[in-house]
Amino acid sequence: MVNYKELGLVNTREMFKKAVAGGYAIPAFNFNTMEQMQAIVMAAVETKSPVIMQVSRGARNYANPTILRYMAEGAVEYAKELGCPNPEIVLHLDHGDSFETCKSCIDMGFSSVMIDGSSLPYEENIALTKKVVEYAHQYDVTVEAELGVLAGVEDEVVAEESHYTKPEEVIDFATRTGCDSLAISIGTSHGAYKFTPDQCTRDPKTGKLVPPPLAFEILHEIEEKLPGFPIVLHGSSSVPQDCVDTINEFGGKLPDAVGIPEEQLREASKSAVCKINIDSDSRLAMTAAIRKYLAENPSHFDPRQYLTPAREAMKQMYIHKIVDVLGSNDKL
Ligand SMILES: O=C(CO)COP(=O)(O)O
Ligand SMILES: O=C[C@H](O)COP(=O)(O)O
Ligand SMILES: [Zn+2]
Ligand SMILES: [Zn+2]
Repeated sequence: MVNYKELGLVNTREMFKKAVAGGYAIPAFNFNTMEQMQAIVMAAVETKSPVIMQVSRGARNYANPTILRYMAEGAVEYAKELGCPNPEIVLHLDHGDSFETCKSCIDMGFSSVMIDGSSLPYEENIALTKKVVEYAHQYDVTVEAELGVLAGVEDEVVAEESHYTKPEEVIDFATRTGCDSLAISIGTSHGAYKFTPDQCTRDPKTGKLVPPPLAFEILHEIEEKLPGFPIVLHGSSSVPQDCVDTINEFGGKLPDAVGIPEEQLREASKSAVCKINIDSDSRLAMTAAIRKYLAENPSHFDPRQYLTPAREAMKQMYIHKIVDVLGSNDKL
């Protein structure tokens, strides 16, 4: 049993309070590899931003839970080495599926966990979330819950089956579970294909897909019901067209990939939305840089050669999100 405070990590409580009051959002970047972790820390230090480093169950399977935990501990030390004496780094479990997964993360030093009971019946979601909250709060670990179902290919949910969060449920849910933040469904979804072409319109000039807007009216209703309560947006990658184009130019095949326009994330950041989850954009930046590098340098085979520009591309992407979209820079 290790408490996150011994590792120099922080929970989300104060961070979210300041973000809601200040009209900005904290970036929550997923990491699976050392290069992603380094790029996240470099970007956060350079921009003086608090940051949430999050680990999915898939990441734990890929990289090993213990290794990821030590990487997060290393991230705190690395931030100090880069010149940030008091970094604010959260180690968060993304989409925890059971009490046991959440407990295992809390016991190994995570400062925040998500329990995703969104696919369960309402009362079961409440019971599971409450159980995780009761355990987590003993160790001052914060808990994110989810209400409403995200659509999208990655979630294997078709648009008709997805449902937006019902504003009339949020007070009851937040009160009875005691959760610290709430992920809601207002039209975002996971992955690089957030909308099918028939859900979009086409820009007559560029021929590019223009996705439908997020349901801001639902977000605003939720804000009215729970004033100041921290709201989380999953599935918030923008799927940068330049990355998609580079991938396609150098042998990839991502036709009609489409994300959430940054303008809408900028607007959301100013509201009670105080955590914005971005994973796919990091994958796209990394893959685009690697494909380009290898196509242009066919004789190179040292991973450090192609992972260096890949890490740099992710770092620039993270900096762009922090400074130009979420507004969490200069907060340390
Ligand atoms: O929500 C996410 C992680 O929980 C990531 O969403 P994206 O697939 O849009 O990056
Ligand atoms: O929720 C989705 C995140 O992007 C994590 O994805 P993953 O489960 O493939 O690691
Ligand atoms: Zn979910
Ligand atoms: Zn998610």
